[in-house]
Amino acid sequence: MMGLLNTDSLLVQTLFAGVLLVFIAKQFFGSRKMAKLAPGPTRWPFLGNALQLPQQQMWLTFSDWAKTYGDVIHVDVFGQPIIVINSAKVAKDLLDKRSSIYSDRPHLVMAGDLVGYNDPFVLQPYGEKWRKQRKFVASDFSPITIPRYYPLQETEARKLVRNVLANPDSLFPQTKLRIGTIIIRVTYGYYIKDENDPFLTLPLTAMDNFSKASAPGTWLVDFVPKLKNMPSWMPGAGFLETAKKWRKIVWDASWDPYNWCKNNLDTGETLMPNLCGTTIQSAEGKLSKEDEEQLVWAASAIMGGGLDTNMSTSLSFFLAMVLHPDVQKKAQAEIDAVIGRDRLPSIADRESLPYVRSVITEVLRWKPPVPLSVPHSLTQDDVYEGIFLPKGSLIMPNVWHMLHDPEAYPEPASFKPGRYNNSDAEMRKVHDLVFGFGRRSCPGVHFAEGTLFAIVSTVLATVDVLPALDAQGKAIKPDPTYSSGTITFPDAFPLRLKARSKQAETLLAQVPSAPQ
Ligand code: HEM
Repeated sequence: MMGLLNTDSLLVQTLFAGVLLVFIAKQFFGSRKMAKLAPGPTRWPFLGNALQLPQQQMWLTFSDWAKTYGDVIHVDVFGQPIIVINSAKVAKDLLDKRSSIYSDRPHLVMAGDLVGYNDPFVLQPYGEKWRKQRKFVASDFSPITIPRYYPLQETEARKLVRNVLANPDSLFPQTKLRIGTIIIRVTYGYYIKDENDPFLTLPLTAMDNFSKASAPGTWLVDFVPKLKNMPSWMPGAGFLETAKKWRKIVWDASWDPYNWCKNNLDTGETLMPNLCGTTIQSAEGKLSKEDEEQLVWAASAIMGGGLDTNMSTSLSFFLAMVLHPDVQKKAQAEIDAVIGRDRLPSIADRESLPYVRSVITEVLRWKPPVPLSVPHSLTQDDVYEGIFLPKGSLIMPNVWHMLHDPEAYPEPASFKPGRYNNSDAEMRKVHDLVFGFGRRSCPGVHFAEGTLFAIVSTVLATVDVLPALDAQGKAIKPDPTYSSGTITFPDAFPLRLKARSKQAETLLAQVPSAPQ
């Protein structure tokens, strides 16, 4: 009995030790090393997949690759792992549910360290400064606070329609001017005078430079970071001079309007409320130097986050209306039935116009303005359904692919607002993808939705959007071709606007001319 017991306990101990070892091994190595990298195209030594990445509309190539490699694809560019996610479920499982490790941004040497674009919080690493900036913005653009900006959004939407009605060729510059005016006004309390106003042109130049500074594969220093310390007189150091010039533009574009806002608070010239003015006033002179700096960068992120995205969506809406007169008629009929023709719609009418809301959602699905979203960065090794995701990977959600999945959206290339059956829950699924993920999701979403509704409903209530006519009087059908950047725009297209009635023209003419 004793012997048996001894033998038994030895056996039990050995078994227990074995199980423990396997458990420890699994904890430390198993889940990681036993998991495999996600599938992806064959990688070359050193280059990885650099030569396979297209320069144009990468989301379409990634979407094509999904047929071969599936929902999660591992791509390597000079040793930098990139995880492309082609499924809404996977994107949510990782970026929403595991957001504590998926909320960093990639580190860009040229655009970030040298030019300074990692100060505004769109590119800020996930940490204290990001948190502070996000808090400033979240409180000023919350669903409770934004109705105070409705009159401004509605007025600018009406000015947009009135001016494009007078000159249809001005569609692109007018859209930029009116949306830029809204953003600068709510951020600094400054009302843009015209398209040459430096408070508009400086941030626009800064945004253009950002595209150049962050263009993948353009700057050697992004691959060899030590080059940033080379003396500026050395041959090949021209990028340092460029970075210095661009840095000054970022600085002036961010600090000049802030200082204007602060210096004019007492004179009453600063239009209230606005993000910077309200924050300065509520601090009652106690805003620390550090907080002031974070407020300046938070404010400058608003322009970067809010201008091109809204502009792209508004232009896609005009394009969709030229191409789909049947949809336009149906949306106009809804407005006529609910609002009538004696007044213009306001943002407060949103609830009662579900088909108009569906048109906006369909524009966002049909041509998502940020097709690959903004990349996140993974801060520690992770494993998802047997796939190993290395620390430092760039995470690219292919939102375009998710919104063109024929299982979720039959005939995805067609423009069909009726597919949502006026259901807000269905529409929300689209917005949830278009405006990003987890802790980095767009803090301007509610404000953006207000601006879009103001523009779309004003257009539909007052004008017919029609194709331009050629010399023979034949309608020109525009080609819906798009640019390739992080934020994609329709290429210039001609159109015509025709007032729906004399009454509509009169209502548009009544727009207040004084800044709001
Ligand atoms: C149609 C309009 C808009 C679209 C489609 C859009 C989309 C996005 C997307 C996809 C992101 C990245 C989310 C992620 O990383 O997961 C983002 C971030 C951001 N957006 Fe928007 N946005 C729009 C309008 C706005 C507006 C009006 C503002 C400002 C009021 C704004 C401010 C920002 C900021 C500051 C960030 C950075 C957030 C962070 O890194 O924590 N956006 N937006």
